[in-house]
Amino acid sequence: MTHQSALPAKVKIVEVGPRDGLQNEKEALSADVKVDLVERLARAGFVNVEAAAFVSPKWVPQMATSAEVLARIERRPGTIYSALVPNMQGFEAALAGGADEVVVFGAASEAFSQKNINCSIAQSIARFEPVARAAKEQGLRLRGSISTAFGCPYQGEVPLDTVGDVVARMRDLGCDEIDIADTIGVSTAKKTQAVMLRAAREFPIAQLAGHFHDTYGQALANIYAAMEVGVAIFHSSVAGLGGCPYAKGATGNVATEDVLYLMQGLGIETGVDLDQVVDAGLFISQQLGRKSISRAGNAIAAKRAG
Ligand SMILES: CC(C)(COP(=O)([O-])OP(=O)([O-])OC[C@H]1O[C@@H](n2cnc3c(N)ncnc32)[C@H](O)[C@@H]1OP(=O)([O-])[O-])[C@@H](O)C(=O)NCCC(=O)NCCSC(=O)C[C@@](C)(O)CC(=O)[O-]
Repeated sequence: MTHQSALPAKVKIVEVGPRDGLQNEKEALSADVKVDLVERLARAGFVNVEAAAFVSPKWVPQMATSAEVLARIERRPGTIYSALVPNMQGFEAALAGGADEVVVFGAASEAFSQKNINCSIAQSIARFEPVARAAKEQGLRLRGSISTAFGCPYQGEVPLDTVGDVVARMRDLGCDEIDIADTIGVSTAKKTQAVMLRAAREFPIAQLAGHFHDTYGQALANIYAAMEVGVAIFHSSVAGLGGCPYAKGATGNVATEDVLYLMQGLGIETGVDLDQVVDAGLFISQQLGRKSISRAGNAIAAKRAG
């Protein structure tokens, strides 16, 4: 395997807790709490916070407050607020709500595409085409997200060339950034590098993002491995919140606090204040009535408490 071993000097962390993290919660959280969370995260220094999803409220009830959340957050200059949109109906809502970036989300597995967005991969790309055109016309950033790129809960193995094919289709839509997602957290370091390098044959590696769930405890190792081959954008979720409603047993994204602790130790710049993220993690965990899943977050909180 060919790979560059120098780690990046700087990475971009996209905070996805308010969307990916909260979409799977059973208890509905108020818009007030979500607004508070998004504002805390933006103040901590993230340049990109995924704050909303304009999807069917029948499919994902937790995201039903997205319009209210986007309307009410106090915008921090320099922060991009993103929203997931599966179709034009979602796009119109995201535009009206003032999203800076829209995220079309597909999959590298036919079975997952059907379960998650009720259509085939080809149909999803056809739905994304008008969204992509409209995003460009309106001057919004366009991101593409590819679920199950490392394995599918229904289909199992996902061929590398299928990932490459979906990356190429997202590229042709005009995506500014493409997320390679380990929806069910099954990847390990070597596989991560193989998938990222295959994706990079279709799209510049500097614009690829690693979106790792931590189901098997491999997310930090996967991030390190992805950095070794040149990936420098990662998604994470404060307090390790999350899971996908259409991937049974999938746990949350890698915890942001753990990623920031790793980057700090490696001397890699993120522009994000770890202490403020720990506070945001304690806040949302308290609102949810449970302990944070972040190991670093809990350790820092325990140390503070003496
Ligand atoms: C895509 C659809 C809408 C298709 O669902 P459908 O039922 O095929 O859609 P439809 O066009 O036939 O419409 C049916 C109903 O949905 C409504 N509808 C239609 N579109 C919208 C919209 N945009 N916003 C609000 N409502 C909408 C539409 O108005 C209609 O309402 P009704 O007439 O029955 O009252 C549905 O399957 C859906 O909403 N799925 C959501 C899936 C989802 O949000 N999954 C979680 C996010 S993806 C994820 O977490 C993975 C990721 C990104 O994190 C990466 C990773 O880790 O893998």
